[in-house]
Amino acid sequence: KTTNNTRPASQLSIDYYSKSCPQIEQLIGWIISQQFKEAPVSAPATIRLFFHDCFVEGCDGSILISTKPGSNVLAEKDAEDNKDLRMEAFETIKKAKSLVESKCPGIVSCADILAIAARDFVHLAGGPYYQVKKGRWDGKVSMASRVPSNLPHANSTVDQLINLFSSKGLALDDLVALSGAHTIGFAHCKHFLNRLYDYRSTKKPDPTIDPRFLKALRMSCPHYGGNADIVAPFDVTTPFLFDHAYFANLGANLGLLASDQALFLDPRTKPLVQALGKDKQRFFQAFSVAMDKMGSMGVKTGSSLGEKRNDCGVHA
Ligand code: HEM
Ligand SMILES: [Ca+2]
Ligand SMILES: [Ca+2]
Repeated sequence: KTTNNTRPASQLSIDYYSKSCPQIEQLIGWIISQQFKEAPVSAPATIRLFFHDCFVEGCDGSILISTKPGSNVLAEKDAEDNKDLRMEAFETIKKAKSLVESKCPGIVSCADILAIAARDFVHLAGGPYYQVKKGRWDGKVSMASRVPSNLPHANSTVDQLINLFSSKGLALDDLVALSGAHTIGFAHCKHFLNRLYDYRSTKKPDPTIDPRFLKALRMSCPHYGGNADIVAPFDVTTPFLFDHAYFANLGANLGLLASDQALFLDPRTKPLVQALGKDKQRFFQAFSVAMDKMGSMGVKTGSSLGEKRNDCGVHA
């Protein structure tokens, strides 16, 4: 094997399982298309699960670990910021793992299954198909306490987003492209309620929300006493289709979270938001590149750094 000194060689490769489990992508693909038919919300849920995995301890399946019964150390999935990850996403990975284990026992990591599942859902929802590099091992650490500082929040400023993403090796372009995942899926009212009623303690709504959109959101999400389970779509135009409408919406003041709308309001990110809003192919290209980058973050390779789990929810 040769190493390339000018560029850090990716530890991952597209054909990692070509000898040990050649049918891996078909096996997972079959589960994902079935799951997409039965429960379409699994698509946004799993794409988000992958993001939350990669940002905490790298893409290593640490998000999939369940807290040990009786333990007072909570696993990542029980952190406050992960409470609204949908169970459909965990179910999807569980089903895929179980089929993969039946054909290739002890070979494929949960982290790789999650990366492939996220890609398959992007594609099934109408988004790009890109190759997924494989070879991730599962992580040995999953601690709720590591979560808050490593994930962005609905009210994060563009400065905070840029800093967080760049601390992970992701550039401004990646931040904007990856945010385009909000072209599908939903958010609970609590994440944008302050924008509707009391923006920055002004007792007034966020002046940057389109007035009709504001009215509609207020109907779904009352200031007080609303049902905590109510959600609103990120993309009011095509909430189930993975397209570039999210970016055009931001230009029309139809961003759902403050952090979404902020990408249009900040001069550093606005030009790219506008470009992607006009050019679906460019979004798809940028998204594919950024998912590959995100998917390579903090990966563990080899048994000294990682593990191969039998059950994705339990350390090996
Ligand atoms: C840029 C900073 C980001 C912030 C502040 C953010 C924040 C959020 C919040 C608050 C929700 C709503 C959760 C809920 O109420 O259930 C959400 C959902 C979602 N996020 Fe993000 N997110 C960001 C980036 C990303 C990235 C990079 C991806 C993937 C590449 C992503 C994918 C998703 C998806 C698909 C959903 C919908 C989940 C569902 O419907 O189940 N987000 N995000
Ligand atoms: Ca992780
Ligand atoms: Ca859409």
